[in-house]
Amino acid sequence: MIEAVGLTKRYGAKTAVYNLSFQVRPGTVTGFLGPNGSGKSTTMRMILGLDRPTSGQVTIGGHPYRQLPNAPRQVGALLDAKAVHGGRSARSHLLSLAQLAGIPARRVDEVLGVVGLQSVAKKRSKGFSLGMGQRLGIAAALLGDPQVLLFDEPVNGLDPEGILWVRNLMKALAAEGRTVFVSSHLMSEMALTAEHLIVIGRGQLMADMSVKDFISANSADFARVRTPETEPAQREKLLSVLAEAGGQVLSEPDGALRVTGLPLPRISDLAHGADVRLWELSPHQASLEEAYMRLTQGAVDYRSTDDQKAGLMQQPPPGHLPPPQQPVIPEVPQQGWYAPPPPGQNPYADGPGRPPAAAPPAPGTPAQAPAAGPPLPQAPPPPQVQPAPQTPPQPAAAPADFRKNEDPR
Ligand SMILES: Nc1ncnc2c1ncn2[C@@H]1O[C@H](COP(=O)(O)OP(=O)(O)OP(=O)(O)O)[C@@H](O)[C@H]1O
Repeated sequence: MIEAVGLTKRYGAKTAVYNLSFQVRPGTVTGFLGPNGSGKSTTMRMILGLDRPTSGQVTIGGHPYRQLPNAPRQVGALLDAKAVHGGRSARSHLLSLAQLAGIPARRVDEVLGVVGLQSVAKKRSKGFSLGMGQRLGIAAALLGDPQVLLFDEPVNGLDPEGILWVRNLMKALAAEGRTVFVSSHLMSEMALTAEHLIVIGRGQLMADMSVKDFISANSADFARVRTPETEPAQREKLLSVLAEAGGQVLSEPDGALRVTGLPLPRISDLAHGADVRLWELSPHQASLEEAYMRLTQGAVDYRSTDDQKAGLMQQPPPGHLPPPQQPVIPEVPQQGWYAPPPPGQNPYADGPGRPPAAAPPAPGTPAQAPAAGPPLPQAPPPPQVQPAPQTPPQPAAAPADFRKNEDPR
C-alpha cells in the first residue's frame, strides 16, 4: 500500500503539492487524475524518493522509498519513457537496470516478451516510436516483478491495440493483488481501467472514491424527452407541466428536451396527465469525463485563449425554463462548459480567485495555500443542466507491429 500523509512540496514560491493525504490499496487499479500542472508527477516523484517532500511523508508498505530494502524489486515505475540512453538497445537498457538491481538476465527476455518488443530487442532505442518507448518503459517497471507499480501516463502514444493491452495489463496486475497507481488524462480509458480514483487540483485532494461514486457525486442524471416533431403545441404543453412540477428543462440540438429534477415515471405521468404523446423518454447518466470536468473546471491552470474568447469560461446560460411569455428554452451547452457538481462537492466553488478550502496545515507548517494561478472562473450556480453524455470509445483490437507474449508469471 502507498500512503501519503500531509504531503506538501514547494519549489521556491510555487506550491506544487499541498497537504495531500491518501492511500493507494492493493488489489485494484487506482487512477490518479488532475488537470495539467496539478501536481501528479510531483506526487509520484515523492512516492519514489526522487523529490523530497517539503513537509508530510509518503510511504510504501510503511517505509519511505529510500528506506525500502531492494526497492526495485518491490516498486516498479514508469515516469518518463524518454529517460533512456538512446544509443543502447532495448535489451541492453533493461539488462543494465537488471544488473543494478540484482535481477537475473532471463527476466529481461521475459519482460521484453510481455511488452511485445522481442523483435526489436537489439535495436537502438533512439529509433523507437513513442509507443515503443512506452512499452520499453513498462518493461522496465515490470522488471523486478514488483508488488507496487506506478505508471505516469502509460498509454501516451500507444495505438488502440496498445491501449487495450495496457488496460488489461493494469487490471491483471491488480487482480494478482498488486498495488497499481496510474495517472492519465484519457478519461474514457480511466473509466475502463480504474476502480478507484484520486483526483487532485492545484496540488490538493479533490476526491478519493470509487469511479462509480465519483460519477454519481459529480453529476446529475437526466431524462431525454421527445414529443412528435410535427406537433409543436405538444412540446409547449409538456414544457409548461414539467416546469410547474419543478423540473429544469434544456433544449437538445435535435429538439429533444433534457429534463433534470424529475424522475422518469413522474415525467411519464405528467405527460399522460397533459395528454401529450411521447416519442422518447430515456434515462441518461454522465460519463467519467463529464463528472471530472465538472469537478475540476475551477482548478484548470491552462486554457486556450480560443476558449476564453468563445466565452467558455463565462457564467453558463441559466438552466431554468424561461417565463411562459418567452417560449425560448435554453440550449444544452455543447462544449467547454460543464455544470458544477452538487453543492458542497466542489472546493473551488467558494468564489473566484481563491484557493480551494484546505485542511489545516500540518503542525509547524505555515498556513500557506498553493501559489495562485489565473483567477478562477465565477462559481457557477447549483447544477440544473447536464452536458450531453459521451460514451467511452472501445479501442478496436487492431493488428499491431509489436505483439506481446503472454506474461509467463
Ligand atoms: N522542479 C520544479 N521546479 C519548479 N516547479 C516545478 C518543478 N516541478 C514541477 N513544478 C511545478 O509544479 C506544478 C505541478 O507540476 P507537475 O508536473 O507535478 O504536474 P502534473 O499534474 O504532473 O502536470 P501534467 O499533467 O501536465 O503532467 C507545476 O506548476 C509545475 O510547473
